[in-house]
Amino acid sequence: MEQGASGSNETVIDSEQDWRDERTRDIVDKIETLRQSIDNVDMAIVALLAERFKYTSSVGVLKARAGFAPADYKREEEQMRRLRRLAIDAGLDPEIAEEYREFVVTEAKKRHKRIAETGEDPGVLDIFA
Ligand SMILES: C=C(O[C@@H]1C=C(C(=O)O)C=C[C@H]1O)C(=O)O
Repeated sequence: MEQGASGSNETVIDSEQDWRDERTRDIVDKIETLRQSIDNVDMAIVALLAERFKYTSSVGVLKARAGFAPADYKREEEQMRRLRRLAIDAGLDPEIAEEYREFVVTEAKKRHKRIAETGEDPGVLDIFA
């Protein structure tokens, strides 16, 4: 964990506190504005993840119907190359895009397996099951 200037591992920053000087208060205000943007981005990401898992679950239902295996490594390879390129173009570390891809694809395949075993679409509310 990062160490703050005071040597502590954590600084809780909220508006309740009485920040000691004007410069610190100004910094805290800026952090709070940035945190609102971070919260907005998180909200969009969660909505988009829910949408992605709906699509992958639908693929899982169709794969189960056709007797196809959960994984398609050729598709995964293409996605990896595409996402790394998109990340670079967007100024994002491609390793982050790769970790994201690994996480969602692994979860999607777990759902495909469950759909094939139980014959049920687990739905988006079941992502962590
Ligand atoms: C959703 C699919 O199944 C799996 C999950 C993938 C994904 O989450 O994007 C991609 C490839 C497959 O390993 C698919 O084949 O399209």
